[in-house]
Order: sequence, then C-alpha cells, then structure tokens
Amino acid sequence: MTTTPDPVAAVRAWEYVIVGAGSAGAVTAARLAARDSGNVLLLEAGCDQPRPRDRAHPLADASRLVLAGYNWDYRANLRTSGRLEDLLARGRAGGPGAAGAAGTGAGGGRAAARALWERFPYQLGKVVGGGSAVNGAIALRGLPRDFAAWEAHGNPDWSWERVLPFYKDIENDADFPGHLHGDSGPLPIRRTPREKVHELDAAFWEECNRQGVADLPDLNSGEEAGVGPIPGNSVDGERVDAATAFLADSRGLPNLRLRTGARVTRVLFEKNRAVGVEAELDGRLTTIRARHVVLSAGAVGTPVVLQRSGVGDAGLLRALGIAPVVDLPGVGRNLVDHPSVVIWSRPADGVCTPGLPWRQVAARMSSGYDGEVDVQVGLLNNVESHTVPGFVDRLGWPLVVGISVMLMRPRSRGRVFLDSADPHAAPVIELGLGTDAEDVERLCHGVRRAWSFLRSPGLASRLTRTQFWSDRTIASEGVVRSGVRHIMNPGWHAAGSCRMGPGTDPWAVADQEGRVHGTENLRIADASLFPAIPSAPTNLTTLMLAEKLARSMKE
Ligand SMILES: Cc1cc2nc3c(=O)[nH]c(=O)nc-3n(C[C@H](O)[C@H](O)[C@H](O)COP(=O)(O)OP(=O)(O)OC[C@H]3O[C@@H](n4cnc5c(N)ncnc54)[C@H](O)[C@@H]3O)c2cc1C
Repeated sequence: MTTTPDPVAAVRAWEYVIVGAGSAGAVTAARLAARDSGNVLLLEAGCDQPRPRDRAHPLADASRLVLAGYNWDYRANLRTSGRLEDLLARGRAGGPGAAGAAGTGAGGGRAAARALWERFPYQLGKVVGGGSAVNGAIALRGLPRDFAAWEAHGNPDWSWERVLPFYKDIENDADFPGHLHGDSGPLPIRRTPREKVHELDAAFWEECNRQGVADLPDLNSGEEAGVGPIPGNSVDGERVDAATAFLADSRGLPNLRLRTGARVTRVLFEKNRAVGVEAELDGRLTTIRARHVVLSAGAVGTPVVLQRSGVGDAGLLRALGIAPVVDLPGVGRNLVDHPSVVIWSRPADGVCTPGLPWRQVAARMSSGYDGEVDVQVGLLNNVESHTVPGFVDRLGWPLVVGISVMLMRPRSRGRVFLDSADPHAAPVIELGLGTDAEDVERLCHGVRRAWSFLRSPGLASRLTRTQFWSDRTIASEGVVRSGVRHIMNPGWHAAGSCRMGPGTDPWAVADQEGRVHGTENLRIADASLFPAIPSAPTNLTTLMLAEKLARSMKE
C-alpha cells in the first residue's frame, strides 16, 4: 500500500517550524509570517478552534475556565518525590537498568489510593490558542520589580523599561489609553466599572477600603497595594485568546501554515544544529525539515521535547537511554506556579448565577507576614461546584463562592521530567508547592487576612456556610498551617522550567533571546523561559515575551 506524504513533510525545508500554537506560539508565528521571512510552519498537538466561533462555545465563554475537552490530561504532584533523584543516581551509575526501577523514592512508588495532592488535575490547554484559550482571561501585567529579578538573573534586556514597550504593543486598553498603555494592539483589555460589579465583589471592595486598602483603578500600573477592577482580555463576556487576537488575521498569509493534530516528539539534530523535528501527524511519525526550530510548547511541553531530543541533564538522559546532545541540567528545573488557598462558601439563595463573571475585583496587599505586598486576594464568584477540582461535594452546594489568596512571588520550585524514553509517556510534573517554609507562612497570614474579609457584614450576610474554616480553626496556628499545606493548589501558571540566563548560570537553558545554550538554530519562546514568575497570572507576560522575542528573531 502506498501512502501520500503529509504536505507539511513534503516541503524541502521550512524557514521556521514553531512547536505549539499556544499563547506564545500564536504570537511568534503571526509576527514571523507577517515579515516576509520565508515559510513558517506552526505545529499544534491539539485541535483548531471552531470558526466562526459561537458565543456560547466553551472556548468563547469567559465566565468559566475550560478544564475538559481542549486540555492535556496531566496530573501533577503538588510536592516533590524522590523519583528524579533515583533516575539521576541511575544515570550516574551507568545508564538504564543500572539501579532499581524508577519511582522507588520517597512518595514515588505508592501507586494505590493517591491523595489529590499527588495527582492534581493539571489541564493545560491543548488547542490552538493553548492556555489563553482555556484560561480565566485575566490580563494582569507583571510588576516592575519582577523584571528587576529577571535582570538580576543575567538578562539585562528584560528590565521594566525594556519590556514596557512590548506590553504596550500588544494591548488595546480601552480604559487607560495614554503613555503607560497601548491603545492599538491586537489584545483588547477591559475592566468592569465599579457601579457594575456583582454585589459580592462590591462588598469585598468596600471591605478592602474599610481595612485601609486604597482604590487602584488601574492594577496594570505601579506596584503598590490597592484594590480595583481586574483587567481582562474579554469583551462582553467573550474570551479573546491569542489565536483570535494574533493569529486570525495571519491565517490567510501564503507563507504561514498551521497544522493541528501534530504532536512533536523531538527536535532533530545534526551534531548540535537543529535541522527539523519529528512529529506524529494524526498518529503517523513524520520528519519535518527546518532551518530554524522554535519551541513554544509551554512550561511542561518544551522541557519534555528537549529531554526527548537529548537536551537536558546528561545523567537523566543516560538513565532513560537517550543519547545526550547537550548536557543542560536546567531543562525542566525551576518549575514554578502560583500557590493559592481558596476558602469556599455557599452563597445565600439568589445571590449567585451561573454564567455571570467569575472574577471582577482583585486586591494586592501585604499578607501581614512582613511589610511586603505579597498576596493577591479576590473572589471566585458564581462558580458551579462541579467545576472545582477536588471540591468535596458531600455538602451538596451547587454554587460556591471562593475567596482566593494567591502568593505573588513563591520561592518554592518544582520540576518536570521524563521517566521513560517512550514517546507516549506522560511527563512527571512535580510542582513543589510549599517546599519553602516562607511560602507557607505567607499564605497562612494571607488566609487570616482573607478570613477577616469573609467575616465582614457585607460578605457574611450573603453567604450561608463556609467549608472547613471557622473562627475556631482560624484561631489555631497549627490548624491554619496544616490547612494551608493540604489545601494549597496551583493556578495552572506553569513557568520557568527552561529559564533564560547567561551560559555562566549552570541552571540557564537559553540566552536572553531564547537561543538554547550549546545548540544552533534552536530557540524557545514561551513561559518556560521566565527566570522568575511574575507577581500576577502569566498570560499577558507570555504574550509580551513572545512579541519581544519575535522582534529579535526578525532583526
Ligand atoms: C486553566 C488555566 C487557567 C489560567 N488562567 C489564567 C488567567 O486567567 N490569566 C493569566 O494571565 N494566565 C492564566 N493561565 C496561564 C496562561 O494561560 C499561561 O501562562 C499561558 O497560556 C502560557 O503560554 P505558553 O505559550 O507558554 O504555553 P501554552 O499556551 O500552554 O501553549 C503551549 C502549546 O503547545 C502545545 N504543545 C505542547 N506540547 C506539544 C508538542 N509536543 N507538539 C505540539 N504541540 C505541543 C500545547 O497543546 C499548547 O497549545 C491559565 C492557564 C490555565 C491552563
């Protein structure tokens, strides 16, 4: 039987192959293709979005997250196990089979009855638009101090002054046109006016003011404490994801090809020069040649593709039987996400309605651990309880309201790695939340602060019951600490697993233009590059990063 080769494999060599059509991949592909810079192939493991897109379609509905249907079915260990160390020991001892089976370390081998924290649903986006197509459409920038940290990691091109023009280039901020904001970029940014916020959000806002948290009408400027409307990339309740904002207008370009159902298994090298990728196209293994390969597979996908290609910790690669191309121990390390604690309550009848906005107001403030502005607090409103992972629904509450405390700059770090060379093996994701004791202490203080908001008359009168927490549990330091450790969850803001920095940094994977150390013609452009997680959800910063990197690729 003869089979016709897939058209994308029949091209002799693409100028650029971009792996992953998520937030960063959509921007990178659109920007590269808009310049007449040769042919660009964008490969996405997931499916395309329906076009035209119905307003009621889950990918369009910004009132809720999309956690099924357009997602990777990953499970994350919220802590760490000894599994990676087992593999590294095996690699040092001489390769596959040299030591016991992987997964025998602390916490690694207990297959049965694993607690939620060991297999937390970590449903990153698997669709054109990636995370931006399934997320909460919160469009908060990082703070100037975050980029001081990026600079301190040896990336002088990423100071606040140097990133601000790129935030502005991507934004169309209708509320604050002016020198600090863009008003003609592809991404619409809107806030709910105070008089239109939901009664629960209004009560939260008032209580913030009463407790001395000042109004901050524009949370995308400055870095001081304050409360205000959340900037969002949705218009009239419709999510405007990266595919809609950046890719839609480029789809017709003759030099851009989007191929969905294309899961890249590895980068192909001649010595250390990337010459293409191997991908499963609708399940069929295919070789695609390219002069430049850009990995935009996200903070889980990118390190895993690198490891499978022989770029990573040589000890790990040897343990898996993968021939090392470049020994880069930082690949998959420094994984970080924002830990949050959510206190769930049942609203009084008639207060909440499914389909109404779920995030409208946020406050950044000090938890009280020290003077630092270290937590973001806000309500998760109008939430249907079946959409909350791990919600103990014995209580039978169909609708819930959460007050969420998110740690803005966690110190804890996790890792993502392969424990098998099988191209279909799922990555091991260990988020390491709370491995740094200070993170736990800050969250404990933040939870007490959130409790004081919840007990205010404006909120308490609209809520009937609260899950787990009470005045008594909050008064006990031990209970709060143990509660925080057990309830803390990630924000699906995976970042940092291939951090950028100079070659002198042993944990850096790419330079500040995204070029993978020790290789040629191979770049990264996605949230895995973040040297430190921004103090806010990560999408807007990922889009800004891709905009800036695409500019440098074009020069
Ligand atoms: C449920 C959820 C809620 C969130 N809420 C918010 C929010 O409200 N605000 C905010 O700012 N941020 C939010 N985030 C985070 C934000 O969306 C991400 O930080 C951002 O999308 C990361 O962009 P990226 O380009 O690095 O990766 P992604 O957008 O994840 O893109 C990676 C793409 O690569 C594809 N891919 C992966 N591996 C392969 C492979 N081997 N071959 C081919 N394709 C591959 C994936 O399918 C995906 O489409 C949320 C994320 C999730 C998942």
